[in-house]
Amino acid sequence: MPVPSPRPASLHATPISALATLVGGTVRGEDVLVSGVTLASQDVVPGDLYAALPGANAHGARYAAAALEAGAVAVLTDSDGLDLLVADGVTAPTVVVEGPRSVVGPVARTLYGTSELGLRLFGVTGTNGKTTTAYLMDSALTALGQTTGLIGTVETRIGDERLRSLRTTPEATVLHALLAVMQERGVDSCVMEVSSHALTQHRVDGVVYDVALFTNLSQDHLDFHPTMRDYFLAKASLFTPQRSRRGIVCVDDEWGRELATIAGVPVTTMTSLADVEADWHLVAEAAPPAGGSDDASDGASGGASNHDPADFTLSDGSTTLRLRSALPGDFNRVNTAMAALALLASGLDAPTVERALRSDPHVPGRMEKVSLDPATDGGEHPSLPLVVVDYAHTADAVAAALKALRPQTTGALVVVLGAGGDRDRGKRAAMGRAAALGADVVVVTDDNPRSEDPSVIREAVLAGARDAAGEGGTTDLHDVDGRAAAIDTAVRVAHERGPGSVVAVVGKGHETGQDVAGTIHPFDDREEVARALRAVATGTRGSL
Ligand SMILES: CC(=O)N[C@H]1[C@@H](OP(=O)(O)OP(=O)(O)OC[C@H]2O[C@@H](n3ccc(=O)[nH]c3=O)[C@H](O)[C@@H]2O)O[C@H](CO)[C@@H](O)[C@@H]1O[C@H](C)C(=O)N[C@@H](C)C(=O)N[C@H](CCC(=O)O)C(=O)O
Ligand SMILES: Nc1ncnc2c1ncn2[C@@H]1O[C@H](COP(=O)(O)OP(=O)(O)OP(=O)(O)O)[C@@H](O)[C@H]1O
Ligand SMILES: N[C@H](CCC[C@H](N)C(=O)O)C(=O)O
Repeated sequence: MPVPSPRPASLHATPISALATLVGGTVRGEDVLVSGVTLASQDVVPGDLYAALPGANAHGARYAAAALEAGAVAVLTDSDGLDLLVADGVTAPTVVVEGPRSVVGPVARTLYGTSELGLRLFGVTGTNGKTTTAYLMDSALTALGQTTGLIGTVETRIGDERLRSLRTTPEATVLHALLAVMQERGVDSCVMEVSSHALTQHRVDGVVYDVALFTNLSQDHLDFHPTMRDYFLAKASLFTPQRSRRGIVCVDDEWGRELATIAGVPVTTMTSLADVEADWHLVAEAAPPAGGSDDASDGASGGASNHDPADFTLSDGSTTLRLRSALPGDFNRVNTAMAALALLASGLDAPTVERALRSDPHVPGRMEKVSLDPATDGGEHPSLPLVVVDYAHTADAVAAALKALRPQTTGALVVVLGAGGDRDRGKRAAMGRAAALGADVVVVTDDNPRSEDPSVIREAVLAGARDAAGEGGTTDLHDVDGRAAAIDTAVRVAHERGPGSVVAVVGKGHETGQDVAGTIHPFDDREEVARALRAVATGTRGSL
């Protein structure tokens, strides 16, 4: 898939003096016209303004010469950047402004003409559920005949054109260009994920969402945000008039409840909890009376009855929507309800929303069942374990995913997980703990180790799993070096535990590579699972 850097066909060439006035900066050198903007020297299009920003690794001014070589005609930077340009003998016309990252959005909006968007824009934030909710909405809008745009972790889509996503939320330069292209191609609605990094780093500046959604907040990214409160406040900034017109807030957690009270735009609240106040209540179909789930609040019990855990109602006391979650788990009912409320807020009526959400979305790597390749193996093998690949990479998500799979498990529930290197270290033990409390067998392995020693990461996850023993967590723990070997182990153990066993392979979901020391090795959990299933089916693969 190509990288998402399309530019609109219609350009708004603008003198840098006008941009300097817009952002409160000064011009050094002659006034020139620029027709685009980028902050990555590798992505320069001739005629661009290169925004040379200070960063954690380097100052972008270091790459200005390369950007000019590639066709940039002017530079936007701060006084430190200007010093670096002078030291490097770079004499190109330059706009100098302090805090240049914070002006890139308005500059991009001017150059790409995105101040008046002719499409409906939805922004989804929250620790977990952004991708899933965005796909549910995209699928519903498509079912209504709309041409849609999608921007998120898994991919970027403009109508039928698919582009690779480098990050969950692109930089402002890429975002405004994408929105302009979407307008040109007649996109009716765009749903995008808005990460806390993006909100902190001004990536969505200059964009006002018609509807902003907040799913939940739990520990993640504390390598980037100093505290949970900073993380929360980053998310909360989406619910201010500079960034959105109205919000839909899930108040199942305390952060959502606080957000509902401090939001600077009108918000509609939703809860799946009976004892929490909200505008809308999600009520799952009642579970059968006895012998079902051990958790009374969980409507997702197994067993034969007419009860279907996917069905639920969403009601504000006067209007009731009857909805169905296309994906398993309590949390996916919440994601579906959030999608429904966002569609209602955008002006669709209740019957239309119900109908639209009956579409069958495919959300890559989210509670995705993997079966043997039908071409090779002739379809389902009832004797093999059910294997689900999921993107749970926080303790909350691991707990939620395992809870969702428990009712489908009549044998052993086996989980394969690791934790990412160069990411929040505090979540590793918590993820191990959640795994040990939710599964019968825990296979700890590598996620994306990045620059870290994988065995050190595994040990942190295992330590959390071991600590859970005192609270009833499983002690059937395995430390397996290498993710493919871990998947083999899990599938084989589940097979040995007999029919009804389930394997959850979590953390990498849709990812197709594994980052080891900066090199991305091709790796797809779904392919590895299919291979492991085949091996078990034919009795050919390794042992514990
Ligand atoms: C912490 C973080 O998000 N950092 C991002 C930030 O880095 P930075 O400001 O420190 O930049 P830097 O690497 O020091 O480089 C300085 C400047 O030089 C430029 N440069 C650099 C090299 C070069 O050859 N040419 C060039 O022009 C860079 O574009 C940048 O403007 O700006 C860079 C340029 O866009 C991003 O690549 C970088 O993302 C890093 C790689 C990253 O991993 N980000 C992740 C954590 C992230 O953003 N994740 C969220 C999802 C979170 C979630 O799960 O919710 C996301 O939205 O994807
Ligand atoms: N509403 C939810 N509440 C709790 N956990 C959830 C919720 N939705 C999804 N999850 C879990 O979190 C994982 C990640 O979900 P999803 O990809 O939709 O979230 P995300 O916010 O986009 O994450 P990321 O930004 O890291 O991609 C899922 O695979 C699932 O295990
Ligand atoms: N957007 C998240 C994804 C984490 C996925 C997991 N596979 C990992 O590498 O930690 C991040 O960049 O932190």
